[in-house]
Amino acid sequence: MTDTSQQPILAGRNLVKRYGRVTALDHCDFELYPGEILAVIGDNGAGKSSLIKAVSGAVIPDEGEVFLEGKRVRFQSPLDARAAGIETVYQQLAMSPALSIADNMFMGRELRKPGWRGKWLRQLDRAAMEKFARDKLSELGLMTIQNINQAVETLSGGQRQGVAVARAAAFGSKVIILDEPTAALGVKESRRVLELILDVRARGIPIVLISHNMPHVFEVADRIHIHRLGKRLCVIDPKDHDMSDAVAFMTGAKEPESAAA
Ligand SMILES: Nc1ncnc2c1ncn2[C@@H]1O[C@H](COP(=O)(O)OP(=O)(O)OP(=O)(O)O)[C@@H](O)[C@H]1O
Repeated sequence: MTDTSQQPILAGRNLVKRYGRVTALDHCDFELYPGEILAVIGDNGAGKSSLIKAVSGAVIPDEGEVFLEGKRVRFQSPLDARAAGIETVYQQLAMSPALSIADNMFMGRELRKPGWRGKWLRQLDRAAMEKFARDKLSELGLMTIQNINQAVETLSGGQRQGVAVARAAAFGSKVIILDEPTAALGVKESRRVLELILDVRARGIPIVLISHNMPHVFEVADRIHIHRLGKRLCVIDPKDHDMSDAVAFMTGAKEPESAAA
């Protein structure tokens, strides 16, 4: 499915990130290709989060380069990365529980009323925001959420992830990064989120999926980036390897054949 002859949409080269004496990223490379779901797996502390943070502006790497659509980027903050089209959905979602679904979708980019009311009085165009939120959620098949004005704190974990992913998909993102999206969810909710991930890919948006859940990874990923000791050990095709191989590579119990590296 993934065409690796294309230019990567997001890439990291030789990334290094040190925290004191800990080297979280040790000359790490990374590539995400158009239209794919790339899973990033690795043992605890292997440096997966550090990698994702380095390519999404949440940390500034000590060394190395990040490229978006082939152009070197130097994100100083997650806002820079977001403005460039990289949306990251963390497990601890950046949402305001007391606000409605619609408000949460627009956080920081609210629509103002047209004309002087919006420009000078800063009045929000609630009707337009609600319509947009409703349209986006239904496009992604998330209309099990009945009321767009419902507070996010009344939603289930899966629905919250859904709103966060819909938000990311709604604002013309080029890349969506999901950090452990199913970790806190039950079986049914996880299923919905996995379907949503596939829907987002079907809409042409590539996804980076960090997960410890091997069945989920093997179910949806086109390629699997295996991270060990701060760097990419290899990338495998889930069709060529099974879960026990992946775990063995991850933990060092087995070495990948060099062809896959
Ligand atoms: N802010 C920080 N300050 C100090 N050390 C850090 C910091 N963030 C990460 N580290 C260290 O860097 C290493 C890599 O951590 P990172 O969170 O990137 O790994 P991970 O693969 O995402 O782990 P997990 O699967 O447990 O979330 C670890 O040794 C961690 O303790």
